[in-house]
Amino acid sequence: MKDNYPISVSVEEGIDLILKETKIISICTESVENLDGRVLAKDVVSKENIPPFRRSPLDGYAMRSEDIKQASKENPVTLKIIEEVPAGHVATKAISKGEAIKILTGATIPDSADCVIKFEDTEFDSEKVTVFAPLKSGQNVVPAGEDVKIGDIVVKKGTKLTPSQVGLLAGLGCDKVEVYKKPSVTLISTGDELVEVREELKPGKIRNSSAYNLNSILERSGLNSKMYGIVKDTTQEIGDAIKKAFESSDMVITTGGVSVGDYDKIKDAISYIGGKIIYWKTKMKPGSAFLAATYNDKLFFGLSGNPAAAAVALHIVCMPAIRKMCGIEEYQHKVIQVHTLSDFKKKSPNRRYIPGKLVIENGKACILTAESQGNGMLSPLNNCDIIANIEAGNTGIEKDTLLDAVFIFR
Ligand SMILES: Nc1nc2c(c(=O)[nH]1)N[C@H]1C(S)=C(S)[C@@H](COP(=O)(O)OP(=O)(O)OC[C@H]3O[C@@H](n4cnc5c(N)ncnc54)[C@H](O)[C@@H]3O)O[C@H]1N2
Ligand code: MOO
Repeated sequence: MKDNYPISVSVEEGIDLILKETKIISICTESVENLDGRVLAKDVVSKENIPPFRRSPLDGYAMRSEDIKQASKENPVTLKIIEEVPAGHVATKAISKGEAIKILTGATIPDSADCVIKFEDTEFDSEKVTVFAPLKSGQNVVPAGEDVKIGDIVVKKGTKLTPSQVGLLAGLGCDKVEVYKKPSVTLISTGDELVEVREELKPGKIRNSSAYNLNSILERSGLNSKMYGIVKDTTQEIGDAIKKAFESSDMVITTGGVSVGDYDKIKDAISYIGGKIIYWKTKMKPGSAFLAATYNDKLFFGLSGNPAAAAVALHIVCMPAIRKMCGIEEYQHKVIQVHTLSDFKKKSPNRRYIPGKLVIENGKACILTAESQGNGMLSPLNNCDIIANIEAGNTGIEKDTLLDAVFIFR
């Protein structure tokens, strides 16, 4: 029977096909202490000014600029200190002609003053202050709402919150905030050759490293990720494991068994449990061995057994959908251009992805890559923050070639 799903699609087509099937997770409320990295589900509009009042940025004296407009070294002006206002307090008296108020950093500037002079620029004792130069009206006055004004959209819906945004929300008194729930994901490792971390390594066996790498990527990407463990290469065992994992997860990801070998059972397992295949295989290297499907409207990804291929496919093909699922508005890749720092002589019949580190060399954004790259190797991914790509059909590139790259872990 002819397969009725697309096979071997371009990266862009693959991303689009998956995005069409991607649904955003529901909303919950989170306390301000736990907001870092969470995705805002509603615009936050400020009901308050930050700062709430006109405040002094210095320790000094608040006064009327008009009283000191003739002040100079030769003709200093002396003002009477009528009160002292520390931070957290407000003046009880109004400044009249020839008067000043001693003010401390962060204190409210009284309405009767329109400028503040720092104490180093004056001569003073407890009763009077002498000024040697004029100040402009508004000088050293921090206006109310300098940071945030009433009615400002402080953070937009769909933003993955940064530390400073968490600080701003706290400054506005938002103790509970509506965010999207973290999607949950279960990782299933398939392969008769696999053994777990603490098991003995017998001949022909290999330790399950890939699940730990992918689990860390998913946790960093804002999901609640868990590892199911190793499942043997049979359609039924894999299918049952996927079905069970979906009972407690919004998304399931498997590794291995997704190429063309006799033991590549993932496609069969998806059909066995009644899932719907979105497509099989992406035109890319590494990571071509790939299956996208849905089960009860939830996303399923079958990643390559090769650890680097699995990680690259997860970052490049799955991450836009994962970001959308998390509620992130800007879920598409952010692309930058980087120069290569070495020749790359391999041919690229399909689009080739190369992980690397963004570095600046002679003022140019460059990609620093590991010398040897292999689909089964995890070490070239160490310290990577970008993945560059070489277009299909390329027969090799020279040092200083400009390539498109996408940020990972953003
Ligand atoms: N005749 C063909 N053979 C292969 C093709 C092809 O087109 N024709 N594609 C190759 C490519 S490319 C890849 S990638 C692999 C992908 O195959 P699978 O996704 O089915 O992966 P496996 O065969 O199960 O495993 C590949 C490799 O990775 C090791 N592995 C698997 N799981 C883990 C894990 N959790 N931790 C660490 N290492 C793991 C596994 O032992 C294998 O060495 O197929 C090619 N073959
Ligand atoms: O399909 Mo493999 O995943 O290209 O390296």
